[in-house]
Amino acid sequence: MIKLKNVYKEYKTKDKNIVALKDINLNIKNGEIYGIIGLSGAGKSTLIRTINRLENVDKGNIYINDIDITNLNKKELLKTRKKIGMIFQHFDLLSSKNVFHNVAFPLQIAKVDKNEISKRVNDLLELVGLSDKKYAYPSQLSGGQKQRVAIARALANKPNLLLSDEATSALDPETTKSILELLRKLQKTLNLTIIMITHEMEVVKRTCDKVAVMENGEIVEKGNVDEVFFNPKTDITKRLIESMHNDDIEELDITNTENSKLFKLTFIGESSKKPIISTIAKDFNVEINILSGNIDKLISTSVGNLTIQINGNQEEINKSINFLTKNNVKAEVITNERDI
Ligand SMILES: Nc1ncnc2c1ncn2[C@@H]1O[C@H](COP(=O)(O)OP(=O)(O)OP(=O)(O)O)[C@@H](O)[C@H]1O
Repeated sequence: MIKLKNVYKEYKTKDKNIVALKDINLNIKNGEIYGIIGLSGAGKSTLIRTINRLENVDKGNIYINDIDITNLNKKELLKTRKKIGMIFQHFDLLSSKNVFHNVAFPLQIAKVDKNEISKRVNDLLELVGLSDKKYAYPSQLSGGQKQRVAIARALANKPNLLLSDEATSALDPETTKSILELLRKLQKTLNLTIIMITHEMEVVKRTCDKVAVMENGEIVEKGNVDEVFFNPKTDITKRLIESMHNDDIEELDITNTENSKLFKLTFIGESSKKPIISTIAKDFNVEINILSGNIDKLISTSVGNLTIQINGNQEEINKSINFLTKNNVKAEVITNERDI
């Protein structure tokens, strides 16, 4: 279990002090894949770097399996760090060493026996699907292959925690997908805990069990990914979710009038499979236009969004909305500046 308690961190520069982390509280269970999302400058990198003490905190405590790492001496810190792997956006491989030696490097530093190094590197390369690139150099690899080498290297010392700092941000969507699938596979086979920071909700959606949303150095929202997708509470979370979809309702040039209202419907799990829209059209005196829709397939369930226009008198529209709510569909009126 990883526990951050009232963590505070300030960068002191010549002309000003920047508060990067304000009163951060976070509990991450063993075996979870925990996403930390936010826009640029929110404090994500600083936060993840405090967990292996690449950054020190000014106030607060960070516990890894009940040990407060903010108080460790150098020797104890090195021992703890060995059990934490880290991967980065730009892979950070050694260009003068081939794949085998990049992965072997942390084991050589840890003075592991030569035969053991050879066995472990070969096993790791097989695990990340790169056995055939053992003698290739980083310059001969694609971005996705480089990240696979970096992942193998991060796992060389058999860590139980993997920190991922925007590991897929430099990759195309297909390669991103395959790296995220690999991380989930590794989490299962090695029983890893993974903390991943990202600015893309797509990464959270595809990989994470839990998520914390950061803004201006604070965690403004956190919870199970399905709950956060179904019921985002803050504007920043809504914006991050909406940025995955391409449905800009403003562009549709439709306004709310007395007998016509725009709604955003959100469905979760089983309710997304029921023929709810056709039931409303049949049972109430309303007409429905479907304007846009999408379904996000999360790790635990699916969350769907539908933008619809309901035409009818106010009473019939209200009845339709009551029916939706009773069927666990969240319905929100979309207001438009030009509404009458
Ligand atoms: N070494 C540093 N010295 C001074 N200020 C820093 C330093 N590192 C980060 N900051 C500042 O701290 C704040 C948080 O930065 P951080 O890199 O943690 O955010 P982030 O969410 O990871 O953003 P990005 O995705 O752009 O890296 C920002 O205002 C940043 O300018």
